[in-house]
Amino acid sequence: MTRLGTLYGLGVGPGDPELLTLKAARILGQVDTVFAASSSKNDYSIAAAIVAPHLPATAAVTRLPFPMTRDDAALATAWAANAAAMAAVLADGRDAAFITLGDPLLYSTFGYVLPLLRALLPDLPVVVVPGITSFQAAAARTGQVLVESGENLLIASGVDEDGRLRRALAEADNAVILKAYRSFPQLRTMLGELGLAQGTTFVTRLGHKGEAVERRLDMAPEKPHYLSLCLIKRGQT
Ligand SMILES: C[C@@]1(CC(=O)O)C2=NC(=C\c3[nH]c(c(CCC(=O)O)c3CC(=O)O)Cc3[nH]c(c(CC(=O)O)c3CCC(=O)O)/C=C3\N/C(=C\2)[C@@H](CCC(=O)O)[C@]3(C)CC(=O)O)/[C@H]1CCC(=O)O
Ligand SMILES: C[S@@+](CC[C@H](N)C(=O)[O-])C[C@H]1O[C@@H](n2cnc3c(N)ncnc32)[C@H](O)[C@@H]1O
Repeated sequence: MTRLGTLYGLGVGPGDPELLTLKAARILGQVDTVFAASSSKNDYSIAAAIVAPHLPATAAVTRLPFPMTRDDAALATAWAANAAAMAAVLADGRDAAFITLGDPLLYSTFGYVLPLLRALLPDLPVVVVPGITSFQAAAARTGQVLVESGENLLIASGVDEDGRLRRALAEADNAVILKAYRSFPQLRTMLGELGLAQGTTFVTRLGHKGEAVERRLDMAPEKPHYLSLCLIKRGQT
């Protein structure tokens, strides 16, 4: 029986190719195949663009289309097809890297294909290489202390439809809100009502064309780009 290849889940950081780990860069140079998740709504992989300077000239990136929708049936179909495409390579004994924006275990497509692959290939060797998350890089960019001493840090999604985010923010010392693009006007109003507007920094497209940091929440765009987040520190006036 052919030995299974190894699957590497590689975090590539939020944008700046220098924020890739040495380990991820080394593995990119060694694997047989590089898979990149990309939105099936466009023809582009952000993660593939980030790793481009680190890829050997001969390496090709295979894009796996993810629908980027909340339609469960469409998601299940795409995840199954993508897992099958990866399994075919790994079952043939070839090593493969799955590259993903930021960290592969934080709001990541990798988190959806991994259990499917484990079901298809129970003995699959998997190595996950952490990536610098968007909010860590945003804190570094703005020089903001995320959390200290006995404080807690909430990591939340701005895609919130049942009031859970408001309740969590009311309790949190500090917070980061990813996916801040969606319903941003409502998010902005809520942060104002909770007394958190002054302590919020809006960061968009970090490490990409169009990068911007906005310390005044009222100056942030009504319809931000998908790559937007908020850093929130309680007690700022
Ligand atoms: C439904 C929706 C809401 C939501 O975020 O929950 C959603 N993505 C939306 C939009 C969107 N996403 C992306 C763009 C292109 C931006 C551009 O290109 O400029 C756009 C904008 C667009 O398409 O218009 C790119 C992207 N998305 C993820 C990564 C990281 C990665 O690779 O893993 C990358 C970088 C990939 C790369 O490297 O290129 C990851 C995730 N996105 C998911 C869902 C989950 C997987 C769903 C699946 O399996 O299909 C997951 C894992 C998050 C999770 O589940 O936590 C929302 C629908 C619109 C809406 O309703 O508002
Ligand atoms: C699907 S999550 C991916 C998170 C990623 N795995 C990480 O470790 O940061 C996408 C969200 O991450 C944030 N994000 C990712 N890259 C970003 C960037 N370069 N600039 C600003 N926000 C970013 C945004 O909030 C975006 O909506």
